[in-house]
Amino acid sequence: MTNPPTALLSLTHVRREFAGGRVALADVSLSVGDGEFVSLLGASGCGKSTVLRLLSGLDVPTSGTIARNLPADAVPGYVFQDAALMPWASVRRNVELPLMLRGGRAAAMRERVDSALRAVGLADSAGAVPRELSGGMKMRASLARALVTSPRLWLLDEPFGALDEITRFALNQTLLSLCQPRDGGAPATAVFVTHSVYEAVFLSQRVLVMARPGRVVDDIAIDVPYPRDAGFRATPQFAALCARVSDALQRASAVGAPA
Ligand SMILES: Nc1ncnc2c1ncn2[C@@H]1O[C@H](COP(=O)(O)OP(=O)(O)OP(=O)(O)O)[C@@H](O)[C@H]1O
Repeated sequence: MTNPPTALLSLTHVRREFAGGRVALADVSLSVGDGEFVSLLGASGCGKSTVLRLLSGLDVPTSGTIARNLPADAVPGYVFQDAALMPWASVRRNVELPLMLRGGRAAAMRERVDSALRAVGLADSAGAVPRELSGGMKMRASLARALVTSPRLWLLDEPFGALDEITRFALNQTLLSLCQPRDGGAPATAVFVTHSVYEAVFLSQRVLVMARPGRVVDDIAIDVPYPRDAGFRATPQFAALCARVSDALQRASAVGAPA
Protein backbone atom coordinates (compact mmCIF):
# COMPACT_ATOMS: atom_id res chain seq x y z
CA MET A 1 0.00 0.00 0.00
CA THR A 2 1.36 3.47 -0.88
CA ASN A 3 1.49 6.24 1.70
CA PRO A 4 -1.06 9.03 1.30
CA PRO A 5 0.50 12.19 -0.21
CA THR A 6 1.36 15.10 2.10
CA ALA A 7 -1.72 17.27 2.61
CA LEU A 8 -1.52 20.47 0.59
CA LEU A 9 -4.92 21.69 1.70
CA SER A 10 -7.18 20.71 4.55
CA LEU A 11 -10.46 21.75 6.07
CA THR A 12 -11.21 20.59 9.61
CA HIS A 13 -14.78 20.83 10.95
CA VAL A 14 -15.46 23.85 8.77
CA ARG A 15 -18.81 25.59 9.03
CA ARG A 16 -19.87 28.46 6.74
CA GLU A 17 -23.04 30.24 7.60
CA PHE A 18 -24.25 33.25 5.64
CA ALA A 19 -26.29 36.21 6.83
CA GLY A 20 -29.84 35.19 7.70
CA GLY A 21 -28.63 31.85 9.05
CA ARG A 22 -28.27 30.06 5.68
CA VAL A 23 -25.89 27.17 6.28
CA ALA A 24 -23.74 26.51 3.19
CA LEU A 25 -21.37 24.15 5.00
CA ALA A 26 -22.50 22.39 8.17
CA ASP A 27 -19.34 20.47 9.08
CA VAL A 28 -16.77 19.75 6.39
CA SER A 29 -13.48 17.97 6.97
CA LEU A 30 -11.37 17.03 3.98
CA SER A 31 -7.80 17.01 2.84
CA VAL A 32 -6.18 17.18 -0.57
CA GLY A 33 -2.73 15.72 -1.02
CA ASP A 34 0.11 17.38 -2.90
CA GLY A 35 -0.25 16.35 -6.56
CA GLU A 36 -3.69 14.82 -6.11
CA PHE A 37 -6.68 15.32 -8.43
CA VAL A 38 -9.83 15.43 -6.28
CA SER A 39 -13.39 16.03 -7.47
CA LEU A 40 -16.29 17.37 -5.43
CA LEU A 41 -19.59 15.91 -6.52
CA GLY A 42 -23.02 16.58 -5.06
CA ALA A 43 -26.50 17.94 -5.60
CA SER A 44 -27.00 21.63 -6.29
CA GLY A 45 -26.62 23.73 -3.14
CA CYS A 46 -24.57 21.22 -1.11
CA GLY A 47 -21.70 23.69 -0.84
CA LYS A 48 -19.18 22.66 -3.52
CA SER A 49 -18.42 26.21 -4.70
CA THR A 50 -18.24 27.40 -1.11
CA VAL A 51 -15.52 24.81 -0.44
CA LEU A 52 -13.57 26.07 -3.48
CA ARG A 53 -13.84 29.70 -2.34
CA LEU A 54 -12.59 28.75 1.11
CA LEU A 55 -9.68 26.77 -0.37
CA SER A 56 -8.75 29.76 -2.55
CA GLY A 57 -8.76 32.15 0.40
CA LEU A 58 -11.50 34.29 -1.19
CA ASP A 59 -13.79 33.44 1.74
CA VAL A 60 -13.31 32.59 5.41
CA PRO A 61 -15.14 29.99 7.53
CA THR A 62 -17.59 30.84 10.30
CA SER A 63 -15.80 28.22 12.40
CA GLY A 64 -13.30 25.42 11.93
CA THR A 65 -9.81 25.59 10.46
CA ILE A 66 -8.27 25.71 7.00
CA ALA A 67 -4.63 24.80 6.40
CA ARG A 68 -2.82 25.63 3.17
CA ASN A 69 0.64 24.19 2.76
CA LEU A 70 1.45 26.67 -0.02
CA PRO A 71 3.72 29.73 -0.25
CA ALA A 72 1.80 32.84 0.90
CA ASP A 73 2.07 34.42 -2.58
CA ALA A 74 0.96 31.29 -4.49
CA VAL A 75 -2.01 32.14 -6.69
CA PRO A 76 -4.27 29.23 -7.66
CA GLY A 77 -5.33 28.74 -11.25
CA TYR A 78 -9.07 29.45 -10.85
CA VAL A 79 -11.33 28.34 -13.73
CA PHE A 80 -15.11 28.85 -13.75
CA GLN A 81 -17.98 27.61 -15.90
CA ASP A 82 -18.10 31.05 -17.52
CA ALA A 83 -14.78 31.54 -19.34
CA ALA A 84 -14.97 35.24 -18.29
CA LEU A 85 -12.76 36.56 -21.10
CA MET A 86 -12.39 40.27 -21.88
CA PRO A 87 -14.64 40.52 -24.97
CA TRP A 88 -12.69 43.34 -26.65
CA ALA A 89 -9.26 41.72 -26.30
CA SER A 90 -7.58 39.02 -28.40
CA VAL A 91 -6.97 35.52 -27.03
CA ARG A 92 -3.29 36.48 -26.60
CA ARG A 93 -4.15 39.59 -24.55
CA ASN A 94 -6.60 37.62 -22.42
CA VAL A 95 -4.07 34.91 -21.66
CA GLU A 96 -1.34 37.48 -20.99
CA LEU A 97 -3.42 39.35 -18.40
CA PRO A 98 -2.19 37.56 -15.22
CA LEU A 99 1.44 38.14 -16.31
CA MET A 100 0.77 41.81 -17.12
CA LEU A 101 -0.73 42.27 -13.65
CA ARG A 102 2.49 40.87 -12.18
CA GLY A 103 4.63 43.17 -14.32
CA GLY A 104 6.51 40.57 -16.38
CA ARG A 105 9.13 41.25 -19.11
CA ALA A 106 7.60 41.44 -22.60
CA ALA A 107 9.79 38.75 -24.24
CA ALA A 108 9.38 36.29 -21.35
CA MET A 109 5.63 36.94 -21.30
CA ARG A 110 5.35 36.22 -25.01
CA GLU A 111 7.15 32.92 -24.60
CA ARG A 112 4.94 31.81 -21.71
CA VAL A 113 1.74 32.83 -23.51
CA ASP A 114 2.84 30.98 -26.67
CA SER A 115 3.62 27.89 -24.63
CA ALA A 116 0.23 28.03 -22.80
CA LEU A 117 -1.64 28.53 -26.10
CA ARG A 118 0.18 25.54 -27.63
CA ALA A 119 -0.63 23.39 -24.58
CA VAL A 120 -4.37 24.02 -24.96
CA GLY A 121 -4.37 23.79 -28.78
CA LEU A 122 -5.05 27.48 -29.46
CA ALA A 123 -1.77 28.51 -31.07
CA ASP A 124 -3.54 29.36 -34.34
CA SER A 125 -6.22 31.48 -32.65
CA ALA A 126 -4.02 33.90 -30.70
CA GLY A 127 -5.31 36.89 -32.67
CA ALA A 128 -9.02 36.01 -32.48
CA VAL A 129 -11.41 37.83 -30.14
CA PRO A 130 -13.80 35.81 -27.91
CA ARG A 131 -16.91 36.29 -30.11
CA GLU A 132 -15.04 34.44 -32.88
CA LEU A 133 -14.48 31.37 -30.66
CA SER A 134 -16.68 28.32 -29.95
CA GLY A 135 -17.61 27.55 -26.32
CA GLY A 136 -14.86 24.92 -26.16
CA MET A 137 -12.26 27.33 -27.53
CA LYS A 138 -13.28 29.99 -24.99
CA MET A 139 -12.77 27.43 -22.23
CA ARG A 140 -9.37 26.51 -23.71
CA ALA A 141 -8.44 30.21 -23.54
CA SER A 142 -9.59 30.31 -19.92
CA LEU A 143 -7.42 27.25 -19.13
CA ALA A 144 -4.45 28.89 -20.88
CA ARG A 145 -4.97 32.07 -18.83
CA ALA A 146 -4.69 29.98 -15.65
CA LEU A 147 -1.83 27.85 -17.02
CA VAL A 148 0.33 30.86 -17.91
CA THR A 149 1.16 31.39 -14.23
CA SER A 150 2.20 27.70 -13.85
CA PRO A 151 -0.16 27.17 -10.90
CA ARG A 152 0.71 24.48 -8.43
CA LEU A 153 -2.95 24.36 -7.47
CA TRP A 154 -5.93 24.37 -9.84
CA LEU A 155 -9.40 25.19 -8.50
CA LEU A 156 -12.01 24.40 -11.14
CA ASP A 157 -15.71 25.17 -10.66
CA GLU A 158 -17.74 23.22 -13.24
CA PRO A 159 -15.52 24.49 -16.04
CA PHE A 160 -16.97 22.19 -18.70
CA GLY A 161 -20.60 22.08 -17.54
CA ALA A 162 -21.92 24.11 -20.48
CA LEU A 163 -20.10 22.16 -23.20
CA ASP A 164 -21.29 19.32 -25.42
CA GLU A 165 -20.04 15.87 -24.49
CA ILE A 166 -17.40 15.49 -27.22
CA THR A 167 -15.86 18.88 -26.40
CA ARG A 168 -16.03 18.05 -22.70
CA PHE A 169 -14.15 14.76 -23.26
CA ALA A 170 -11.47 16.57 -25.26
CA LEU A 171 -11.06 19.21 -22.56
CA ASN A 172 -10.95 16.55 -19.82
CA GLN A 173 -7.97 15.09 -21.65
CA THR A 174 -6.34 18.52 -22.04
CA LEU A 175 -6.83 19.27 -18.34
CA LEU A 176 -5.21 15.99 -17.30
CA SER A 177 -2.21 16.75 -19.49
CA LEU A 178 -1.93 20.27 -18.01
CA CYS A 179 -1.78 18.78 -14.50
CA GLN A 180 0.98 16.35 -15.41
CA PRO A 181 4.53 17.13 -14.24
CA ARG A 182 6.32 19.73 -16.39
CA ASP A 183 10.08 20.06 -16.79
CA GLY A 184 10.70 17.22 -14.34
CA GLY A 185 8.64 18.96 -11.63
CA ALA A 186 5.79 17.63 -9.51
CA PRO A 187 2.24 17.16 -10.82
CA ALA A 188 -0.14 20.02 -10.07
CA THR A 189 -2.86 19.57 -7.48
CA ALA A 190 -6.47 20.01 -8.65
CA VAL A 191 -9.82 20.39 -6.91
CA PHE A 192 -12.57 20.02 -9.48
CA VAL A 193 -16.30 20.69 -8.96
CA THR A 194 -18.65 18.84 -11.27
CA HIS A 195 -22.15 17.42 -11.56
CA SER A 196 -20.96 14.67 -13.88
CA VAL A 197 -20.18 11.25 -12.41
CA TYR A 198 -18.34 10.25 -15.62
CA GLU A 199 -16.17 13.35 -15.60
CA ALA A 200 -15.34 12.92 -11.90
CA VAL A 201 -14.32 9.27 -12.38
CA PHE A 202 -12.34 9.93 -15.56
CA LEU A 203 -10.31 12.78 -14.07
CA SER A 204 -9.84 12.05 -10.40
CA GLN A 205 -7.81 10.02 -7.98
CA ARG A 206 -10.51 10.62 -5.36
CA VAL A 207 -14.16 11.65 -5.58
CA LEU A 208 -15.64 13.36 -2.53
CA VAL A 209 -19.42 13.09 -2.47
CA MET A 210 -21.22 15.90 -0.66
CA ALA A 211 -24.75 16.15 0.78
CA ARG A 212 -26.92 19.03 2.00
CA PRO A 213 -26.40 20.83 4.23
CA GLY A 214 -22.70 21.02 3.33
CA ARG A 215 -20.83 17.95 4.39
CA VAL A 216 -18.74 15.18 2.84
CA VAL A 217 -20.50 11.81 3.02
CA ASP A 218 -18.26 9.61 0.87
CA ASP A 219 -14.64 9.51 -0.22
CA ILE A 220 -14.15 7.16 -3.16
CA ALA A 221 -10.70 6.23 -4.46
CA ILE A 222 -10.29 5.96 -8.23
CA ASP A 223 -7.27 3.75 -8.15
CA VAL A 224 -6.33 3.86 -11.83
CA PRO A 225 -2.93 5.18 -12.90
CA TYR A 226 -2.39 8.15 -15.23
CA PRO A 227 -2.09 8.73 -18.10
CA ARG A 228 -5.75 7.92 -18.80
CA ASP A 229 -7.20 8.16 -22.27
CA ALA A 230 -10.45 7.46 -24.11
CA GLY A 231 -9.74 3.71 -23.73
CA PHE A 232 -10.28 4.02 -19.97
CA ARG A 233 -13.90 5.11 -20.57
CA ALA A 234 -14.55 1.83 -22.41
CA THR A 235 -13.30 -0.47 -19.62
CA PRO A 236 -15.47 -2.52 -17.24
CA GLN A 237 -13.47 -0.89 -14.42
CA PHE A 238 -14.66 2.57 -15.52
CA ALA A 239 -18.27 1.34 -15.68
CA ALA A 240 -18.00 -0.23 -12.21
CA LEU A 241 -16.49 2.92 -10.69
CA CYS A 242 -19.18 5.12 -12.30
CA ALA A 243 -21.89 2.80 -10.88
CA ARG A 244 -20.30 2.99 -7.41
CA VAL A 245 -20.02 6.82 -7.50
CA SER A 246 -23.50 7.21 -8.98
CA ASP A 247 -24.96 5.08 -6.19
CA ALA A 248 -23.17 7.18 -3.54
CA LEU A 249 -24.43 10.37 -5.21
CA GLN A 250 -28.01 9.11 -5.22
CA ARG A 251 -27.85 8.19 -1.55
CA ALA A 252 -26.28 11.58 -0.74
CA SER A 253 -28.88 13.47 -2.76
CA ALA A 254 -31.74 11.70 -1.00
CA VAL A 255 -30.45 13.04 2.34
CA GLY A 256 -31.44 16.64 2.97
CA ALA A 257 -33.35 16.92 -0.34
CA PRO A 258 -36.19 19.44 -0.38
CA ALA A 259 -39.57 17.70 0.16
N1 LIG B 1 -22.99 34.67 -0.60
C1 LIG B 1 -23.99 33.89 -0.20
N2 LIG B 1 -24.98 34.37 0.57
C2 LIG B 1 -25.99 33.57 1.00
N3 LIG B 1 -26.09 32.25 0.71
C3 LIG B 1 -25.13 31.73 -0.05
C4 LIG B 1 -24.04 32.49 -0.56
N4 LIG B 1 -23.23 31.67 -1.29
C5 LIG B 1 -23.81 30.46 -1.26
N5 LIG B 1 -24.95 30.48 -0.53
C6 LIG B 1 -25.83 29.34 -0.24
O1 LIG B 1 -25.04 28.29 0.28
C7 LIG B 1 -25.48 27.04 -0.25
C8 LIG B 1 -24.32 26.36 -0.94
O2 LIG B 1 -24.00 27.11 -2.13
P1 LIG B 1 -22.87 26.65 -3.15
O3 LIG B 1 -22.89 27.61 -4.29
O4 LIG B 1 -21.60 26.45 -2.43
O5 LIG B 1 -23.44 25.22 -3.60
P2 LIG B 1 -23.03 24.30 -4.83
O6 LIG B 1 -23.02 22.90 -4.33
O7 LIG B 1 -21.77 24.81 -5.47
O8 LIG B 1 -24.27 24.52 -5.81
P3 LIG B 1 -24.35 24.38 -7.43
O9 LIG B 1 -24.05 22.93 -7.73
O10 LIG B 1 -25.79 24.71 -7.72
O11 LIG B 1 -23.38 25.34 -8.03
C9 LIG B 1 -26.67 27.33 -1.15
O12 LIG B 1 -27.84 27.14 -0.41
C10 LIG B 1 -26.46 28.79 -1.51
O13 LIG B 1 -27.71 29.42 -1.77
